Amino acid sequence: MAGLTLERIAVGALKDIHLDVAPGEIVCLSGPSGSGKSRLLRAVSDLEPHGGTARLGGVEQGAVAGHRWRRSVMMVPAESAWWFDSVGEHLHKPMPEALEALGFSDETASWSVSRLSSGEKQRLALVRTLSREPRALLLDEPTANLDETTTRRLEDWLLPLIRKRRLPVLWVAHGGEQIRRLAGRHFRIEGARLVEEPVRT
Ligand SMILES: Nc1ncnc2c1ncn2[C@@H]1O[C@H](COP(=O)(O)OP(=O)(O)OP(=O)(O)O)[C@@H](O)[C@H]1O
Repeated sequence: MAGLTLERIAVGALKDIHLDVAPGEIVCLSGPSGSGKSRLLRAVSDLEPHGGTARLGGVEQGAVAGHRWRRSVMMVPAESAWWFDSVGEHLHKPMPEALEALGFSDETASWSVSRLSSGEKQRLALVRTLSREPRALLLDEPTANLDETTTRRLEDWLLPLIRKRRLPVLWVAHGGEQIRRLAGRHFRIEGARLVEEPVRT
């Protein structure tokens, strides 16, 4: 699997952002509300105009069509959009193990999207993304709507999968405890730049 590289990314207040995320590495991003965490992920997934570029392995963002880039470098936004009636229609392939690991069952695929709670949507958006076999992941507070037990359950499912598939991951997170559990490295947004914070003190 390839690493993800950010080169001179500029979006909103953020300027000249350089970052290398190795295959299988989770880099956590934090910062105050409105500091630009989501916009940075959107720039890396090429969903928003920006300066600089990103690379996945040797391939530069601008060298492939936007939709193809986003099929490889997949963002899971804090609030996911759903376009079909049922959950299963959004899955690229059946994901029975993932559904079970996250507390769902095969039956969940037949659920109507309209009945989903915000926490269910958040977990199922991740399953949907993983069903498309991305090569890098950009996660915008994927556990924001989850209680502690469900958060741990999601981490226990997702972390081994990230290691096994050797996915480079940018993960926006707030809690210090969670960052300690997950992160290979942690950067806090401060004004226009990223400041590296110690992960374990
Ligand atoms: N398309 C846009 N054009 C101009 N400004 C924008 C645009 N999208 C977002 N912003 C602004 O950019 C700033 C950063 O937004 P962003 O959503 O990245 O914040 P965030 O760090 O993810 O915040 P939160 O933790 O509250 O989700 C905010 O002030 C927001 O209003």
